Amino acid sequence: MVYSDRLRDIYGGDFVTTAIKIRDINKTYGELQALDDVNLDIKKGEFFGLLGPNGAGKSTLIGILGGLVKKDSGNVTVLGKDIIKNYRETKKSLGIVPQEITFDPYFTVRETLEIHSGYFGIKDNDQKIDELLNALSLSDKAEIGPRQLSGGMKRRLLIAKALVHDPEIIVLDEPTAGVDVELRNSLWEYVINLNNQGKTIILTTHYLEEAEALCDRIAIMNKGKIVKVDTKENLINSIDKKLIKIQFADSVQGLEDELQEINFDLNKDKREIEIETAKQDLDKILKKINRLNLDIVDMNIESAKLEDVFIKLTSLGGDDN
Ligand SMILES: Nc1ncnc2c1ncn2[C@@H]1O[C@H](COP(=O)(O)OP(=O)(O)OP(=O)(O)O)[C@@H](O)[C@H]1O
Repeated sequence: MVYSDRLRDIYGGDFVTTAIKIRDINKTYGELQALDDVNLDIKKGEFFGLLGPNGAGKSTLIGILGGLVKKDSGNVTVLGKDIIKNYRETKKSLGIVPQEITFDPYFTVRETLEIHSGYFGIKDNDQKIDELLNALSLSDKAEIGPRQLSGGMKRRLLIAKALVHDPEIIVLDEPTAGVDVELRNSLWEYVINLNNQGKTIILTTHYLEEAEALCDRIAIMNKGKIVKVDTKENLINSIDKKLIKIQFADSVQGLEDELQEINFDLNKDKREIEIETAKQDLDKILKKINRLNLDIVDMNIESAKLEDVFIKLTSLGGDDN
């Protein structure tokens, strides 16, 4: 249950807290409509995924949130405050980790974080800085300059920079690109912990399995539009697909005759079969296979994945809403 739902349970039905409200946002770059009437509500405490193929408009939308990109029309509120009218206040509530890596090369990692704390009027922020350096495995790099950091370390410094002022809403634009698996896991552990403390997390990533594992709700963008917003479970359940994988003890022959009208792939040595089917046909297919009396070594039945939803909505289905 997300934080805002827990609060609503405690304080009653009217207690709805929206972290970010995006209304009728349009943005063009010359002829290109980068954002086309975008509307989105993100609840306080959610772990929210913003997904879409390259060029869908995710970074443009995040840029508008952070005041780096000027929208043509529409409005955005952060914790109930308009981002233009209350620029300073809303900026404090947001910690945005951008996709592009830029640092002043003259300052060490620690100085970079101290200076950034200063932008928010925070002095003596050592405790938070040490916590971040530790969580992001940068403690031993604290006294060196960004030029001496690897790509993955720079990305982690970017994350630390966005979090020094302890923002309520954390926006992560492709945070794990170039970060190795072990550090990716420790980064997620830290972010999940922040989410458990009630922070709202908004994540864009091209690693769909990360979004599937982490996010409560997901918006899928394509060509400047939000094509679908729903819970992860509803999105995945919207795809009626089961993938049956069976491994036989010996190579099998003549399945074409036996499995007529069923689409299947047999591997090279004819010992493994993959059958994609709708849920309702699962029983029929398994019974048919059983009747063949083959020695089965292993069997696996997979459900649809977020990736299937993503492909359907962004390449084939387009504006299927
Ligand atoms: N400053 C700019 N000037 C002109 N066009 C731009 C600018 N920034 C973005 N665009 C265009 O706007 C569209 C949306 O870009 P955006 O970076 O928001 O997409 P994205 O979903 O973040 O993509 P990615 O997954 O590749 O990061 C793209 O077609 C891009 O080429």
